[in-house]
Amino acid sequence: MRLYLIGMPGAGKTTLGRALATFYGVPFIDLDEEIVRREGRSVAAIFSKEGEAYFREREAAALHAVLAQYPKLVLATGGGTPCFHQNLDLLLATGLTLYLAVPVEELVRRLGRAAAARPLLASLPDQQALETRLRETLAARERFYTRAPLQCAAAGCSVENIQRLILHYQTTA
Ligand SMILES: Nc1ncnc2c1ncn2[C@@H]1O[C@H](COP(=O)(O)OP(=O)(O)OP(=O)(O)O)[C@@H](O)[C@H]1O
Ligand SMILES: O=C(O)C1=C[C@@H](O)[C@@H](O)[C@H](O)C1
Ligand SMILES: [Mg+2]
Repeated sequence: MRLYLIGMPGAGKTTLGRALATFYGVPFIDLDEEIVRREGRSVAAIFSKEGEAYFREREAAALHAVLAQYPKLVLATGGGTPCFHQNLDLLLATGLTLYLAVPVEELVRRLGRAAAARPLLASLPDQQALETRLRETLAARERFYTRAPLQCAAAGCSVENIQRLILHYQTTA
């Protein structure tokens, strides 16, 4: 199993990815955590000290390294991973990519105050501004996310549903 989860911040990539890796008996890797480990500092610190372009370079490098290291894995990508440096082509060519499509209203509910720790969502004055930022971000990213061969809508994003979706895909593809 080489499963890659993509989607917006708060879509559940880390939470579902961990559970799916346990189910399939393969390592779970969270790309943000991998970048933090390799760089020795937080995502927020990398963004604020070096800027986004540097982060995207390190993100692409970490993605290549992880994919080379693990023949089997479930990978939770960062929210922006598929949208930079041909990362999406690499994902599509090397494993099964699943887009967790969660509506913005639900993302706002889930992210709440935790948005402050996320560089691209930090320093927004209120929930309305967070919602606007998420809508703009999703509008720009949807053309990347929707290239995934597997897509799961919010209500269906349980571990069990995803297992069924994957099984159906594997038996019909
Ligand atoms: N299926 C779900 N139903 C309800 N809440 C969920 C679900 N999946 C995740 N959550 C909650 O939403 C929040 C965000 O989840 P998670 O950190 O897994 O998202 P993510 O896609 O990894 O986000 P990021 O891109 O910021 O790393 C967490 O508080 C988590 O408990
Ligand atoms: O949506 C994004 O662009 C990001 C999401 C996070 O997972 C981190 O990768 C970082 O904060 C950037
Ligand atoms: Mg995550």
